[in-house]
Amino acid sequence: MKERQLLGIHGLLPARVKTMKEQLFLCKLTVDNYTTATGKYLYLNDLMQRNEKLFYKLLTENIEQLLPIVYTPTVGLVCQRFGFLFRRPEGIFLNIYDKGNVQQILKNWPEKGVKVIVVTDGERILGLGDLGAHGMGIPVGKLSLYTALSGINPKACLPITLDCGTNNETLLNDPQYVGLREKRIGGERYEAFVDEFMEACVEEYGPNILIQFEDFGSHHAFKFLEKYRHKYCVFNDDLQGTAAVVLAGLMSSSRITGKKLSESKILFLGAGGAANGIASLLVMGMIRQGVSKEEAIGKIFLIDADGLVVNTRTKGDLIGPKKYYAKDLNEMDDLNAIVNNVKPNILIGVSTKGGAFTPKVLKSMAAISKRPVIFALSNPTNNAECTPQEAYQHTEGRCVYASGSPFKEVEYQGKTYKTGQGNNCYIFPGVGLGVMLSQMLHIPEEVFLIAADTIAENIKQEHLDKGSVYPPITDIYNMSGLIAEAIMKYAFEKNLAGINRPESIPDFIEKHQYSTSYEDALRPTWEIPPLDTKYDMEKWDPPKSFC
Ligand SMILES: O=C([O-])CC(=O)C(=O)O
Ligand SMILES: [Mg+2]
Repeated sequence: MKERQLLGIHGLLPARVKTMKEQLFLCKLTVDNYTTATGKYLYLNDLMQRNEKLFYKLLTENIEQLLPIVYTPTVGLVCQRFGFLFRRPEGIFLNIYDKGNVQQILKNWPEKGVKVIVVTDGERILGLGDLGAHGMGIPVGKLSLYTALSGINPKACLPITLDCGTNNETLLNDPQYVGLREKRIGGERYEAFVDEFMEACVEEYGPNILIQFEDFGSHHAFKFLEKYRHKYCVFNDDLQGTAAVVLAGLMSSSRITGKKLSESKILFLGAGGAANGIASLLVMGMIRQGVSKEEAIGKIFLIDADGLVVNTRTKGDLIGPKKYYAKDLNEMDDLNAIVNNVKPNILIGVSTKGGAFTPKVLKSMAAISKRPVIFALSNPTNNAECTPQEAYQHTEGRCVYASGSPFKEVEYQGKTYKTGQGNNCYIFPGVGLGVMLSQMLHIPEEVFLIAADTIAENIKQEHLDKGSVYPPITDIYNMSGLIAEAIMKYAFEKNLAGINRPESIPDFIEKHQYSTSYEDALRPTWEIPPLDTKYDMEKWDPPKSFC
């Protein structure tokens, strides 16, 4: 009542003041009443705008049920229909004609204490391809998970879409398309625009601003990561986040198969960003187990649209990082023939080709090893290379399975399996929290090994017994705290932190996490120094240590 009077809204609401618990009950009832996933998404999106705390409380209390609505796979559907569904600003659209004015436009965002940005250019949205400006659903969804899965204050999160056109003809001809109606502008003009964007973010929010690249085309994903990783606080979720979650899943698979990663042969269907990102972290993981870099690379095989990546290709190219994994083998393009030739014990799908792991391929995997590992990681659900049901059925229930999108429980020969979701949502919220709170200026690759180790260490036998190589979704919030703690420790040890070491790292993390309680409405988030000076990156002297 006091709040209503202070805000001058007394009388605009009926007399009864409801508790959050009562409100949550109604919200849950309402969301359950919608019969379509998109309907549920729109209701939740509306709730987020209307009552942020209630939205996040509902989401965190029902994370297993609602994650597939605010995130993969429904978010993919929303992006595909974004032109119909767009209602109100939820992030910033910067189009290539804004070049020269990017910082000015960032100032239009009403929140000033931005700490984390997720940016896409919409060129490779999930496994759905180029959705141009309609990719905005992805940064919005990812950032809502930063809050729901690691407790970063939503006011600190800014979703951004760089609209440089689209090569998607269907969208270009769609009257409902809301982006720039022209072909993608690439080359130097595009890169200069992204450069300006990065500089503007630092100018506006300071050198610690954490920038997560999401769903760029794989060529640009690699290029920008290499270009910016030593200059800005940046990571690429599809390369590094996905890699970490796969490494974690493979480390726990070893507990089932009895085969170390460094003793494995790994075949990837797909040779784009995700495949190469995963492969390079797996190499680091294998080196830790005592093999040389060359040996580790020798255990990884890639297949692209033109077949197995081999040194003497007549069909297909060897451009980009996939060339490191090219083998001295004959050209082959049939997956089953490749499986029988290479004889991998781990098969990873990052191809966007739904159903590509056919019964024949799965049976071949089962003939090669006692416990074949099958990860069907392409998103959303329809793009999964095989379902858990198919995987168990065609491997006589012997496989270790994970998917990128969520699947319901499956039954095989009287046993119920709840397979794990090898999705980067296990990684990026905790990495973001740890990096942000320790005020690192750059994100070394070790951070992703730390995140993978933290997940792997927390997988219990009971999860493995149920068929999952990941902890349950309901544990992610706690996992994120543990990942953040491990990253902060690393940052202090390596003198990468921009703050003094707090007495207790877990208490420090907890103190800075978002609270969904109404009573905590006035709880400060964290101190944000006034940015009245311009940062000159050339002259910036990174703090060695304040410890
Ligand atoms: O968004 C997801 O579910 C995982 C991801 O980064 C992608 O598929 O691009
Ligand atoms: Mg992604």
